[in-house]
Amino acid sequence: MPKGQIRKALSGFYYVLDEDGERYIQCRGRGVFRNRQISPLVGDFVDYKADNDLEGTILHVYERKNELVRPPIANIDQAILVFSAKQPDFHPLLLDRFLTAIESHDIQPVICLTKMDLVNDKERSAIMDYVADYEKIGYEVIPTFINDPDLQQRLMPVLEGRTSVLAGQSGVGKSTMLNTILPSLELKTDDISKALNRGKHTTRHVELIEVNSGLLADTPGFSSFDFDTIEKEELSGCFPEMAERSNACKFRECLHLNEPKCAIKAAVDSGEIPEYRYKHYLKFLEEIMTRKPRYSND
Ligand SMILES: Nc1nc2c(ncn2[C@@H]2O[C@H](COP(=O)(O)OP(=O)(O)OP(=O)(O)O)[C@@H](O)[C@H]2O)c(=O)[nH]1
Ligand SMILES: [Zn+2]
Repeated sequence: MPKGQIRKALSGFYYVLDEDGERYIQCRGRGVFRNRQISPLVGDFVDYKADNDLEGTILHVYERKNELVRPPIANIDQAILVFSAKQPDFHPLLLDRFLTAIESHDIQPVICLTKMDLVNDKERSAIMDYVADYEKIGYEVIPTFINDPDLQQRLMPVLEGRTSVLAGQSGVGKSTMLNTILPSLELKTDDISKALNRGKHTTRHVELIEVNSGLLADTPGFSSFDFDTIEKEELSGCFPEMAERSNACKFRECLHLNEPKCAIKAAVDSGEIPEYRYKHYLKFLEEIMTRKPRYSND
């Protein structure tokens, strides 16, 4: 049976690129998916039945590595987290929220810091301290500014061979960045949509676009989160600098709160783990521990 990957979804059709990467087959999902509450997603690897050269039916969706709700895409390797240095102000708590959610989906984050042209020297130095902290954790951080002539060149190796999605809150410069990477897309940025007097650009479809032997979602996403799917024991696994030390805690199930001989608290005390990261961890832990129970079948 032919295999392929869904590269685009539009008006109830799925566009499956066949295994040879040679042609797109316009497919419908089979009814059975709806019964089983699986709907095919862009990024899914599928088996399909070809009705003719151009049309077919999806018969099977292979198990996903992960999936996002917004944008609705499966099998993501990497999220490029776009945060602005200013307008809106750099927001480490929100960044850690994004990082935590992304890590919990088994997606590799890369941090892009836009609007570095808008900060003064003092603000720049404060932000570069954060950059150093995040780099020490092991994250790649790419500071950038409006019309940065090197941005495309710096992003290409990051995108190479991976399936990526851009994420970040409204107005940080995601569309601007997508346009830098893929000038032909010409997404409407804020100024244009304001001129047209309708808030944001409206997206009619989701598509994975080939760029540098990788794939990039043409729709930014991940604009807000809750931690609904993270259990309290899993949280420190979403903080790489804690994950790598937690074996050294006395108690295997240590939540790094008040337990004795906690390696994480020791690392915070000695300054190896930044205090704000630990505070954010505690805040998220509290959110998880006080959330209302979910009622579901799983
Ligand atoms: N000064 C400066 N302005 C920027 C930079 N990047 C983007 N902008 C401006 O910031 C505004 C918002 O940029 P967008 O690219 O529309 O932001 P977005 O993240 O796509 O926003 P949403 O579509 O609301 O999610 C636009 O007016 C851009 O021109 C930058 O590095 N420096
Ligand atoms: Zn501990």
